[in-house]
Amino acid sequence: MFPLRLLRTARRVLPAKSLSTTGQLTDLTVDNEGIATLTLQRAPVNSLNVELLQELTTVLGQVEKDKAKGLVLTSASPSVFSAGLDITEMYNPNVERLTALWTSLQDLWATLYSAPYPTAVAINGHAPAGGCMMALCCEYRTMVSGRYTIGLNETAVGIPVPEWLIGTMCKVISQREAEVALNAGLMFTVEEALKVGLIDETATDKADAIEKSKKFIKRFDKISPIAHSLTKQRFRSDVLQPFAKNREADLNQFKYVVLQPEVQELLGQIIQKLKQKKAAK
Ligand SMILES: CC/C=C\C/C=C\C/C=C\CC/C=C/CC(=O)SCCNC(=O)CCNC(=O)[C@H](O)C(C)(C)COP(=O)(O)OP(=O)(O)OC[C@H]1O[C@@H](n2cnc3c(N)ncnc32)[C@H](O)[C@@H]1OP(=O)(O)O
Repeated sequence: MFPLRLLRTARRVLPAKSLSTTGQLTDLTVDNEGIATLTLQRAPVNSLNVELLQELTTVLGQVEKDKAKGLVLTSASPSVFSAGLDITEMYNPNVERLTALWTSLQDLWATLYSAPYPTAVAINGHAPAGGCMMALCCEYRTMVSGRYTIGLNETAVGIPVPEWLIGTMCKVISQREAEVALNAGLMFTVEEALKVGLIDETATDKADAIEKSKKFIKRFDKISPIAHSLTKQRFRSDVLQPFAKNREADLNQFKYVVLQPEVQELLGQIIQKLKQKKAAK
């Protein structure tokens, strides 16, 4: 049984910045209405390595402990929300580190997906794979208009999408749209994402996206935290419960898949392509 995470007392409205912390890879600020903004700041593209994944989970724990009114997730990059898992962590990996990578990703997903406070994301750039995963965990998605893409392209990088991530996607867009996109690793433009419901609204820029995200959080001002958190977790329990039972098998499958020679070859080609792209800029 997935442990229920309830906010048992009212959320506090804290003075501006009273919870603010700046880790190496993230920045957390709290405004004077008690809304926390967590900014990814692992340059250049917020790729998720073990350290960033662990720091994010720790900071989310802090947001919960300090009873912020809600959370807005965003990125410090001008064009990338997050490039997903750090591909270099999966290429020719040290197996202990690969285990830590997947375990940390599982922890982040479970913590963000079951967060007892309202969550929104201001997607201010590209959001492939793990970037899309973080956005899907939030209750509301605003994306800055532009030539950005969002989606779960795991199959395109040789990685099968785990059941818990399929379940997360199917809670947001229709199963049909999800199946077509995930089987082929398709990415959505901002307009396409809006049309299928992968994002809730577009924004003109990051400030607008954050403002819209905060407006969503304020919808809960008059809602009891226990009523909100329990209802949210009931909606999500059919994805959370099986995940909690299958964590070990999920980890073993991930390691098995990533260590396959053909997946290693594909990851090597992707790293090479990214390098060539940069050289051509
Ligand atoms: C049952 C379980 C079994 C199996 C389960 C397996 C998997 C589970 C699946 C899902 C769970 C969630 C996790 C999913 C896996 C992933 O996340 S895989 C990562 C997929 N990501 C991508 O394919 C994105 C690749 N990057 C890009 O497309 C572009 O970089 C991007 C559009 C994001 C930005 O473009 P741009 O602004 O032009 O920047 P550059 O391309 O020039 O890149 C700048 C530098 O950043 C480096 N880089 C880019 N992406 C990554 C990355 N993902 N990891 C590491 N490094 C990256 C790039 O090489 C440049 O580096 P340099 O400056 O040259 O050193």
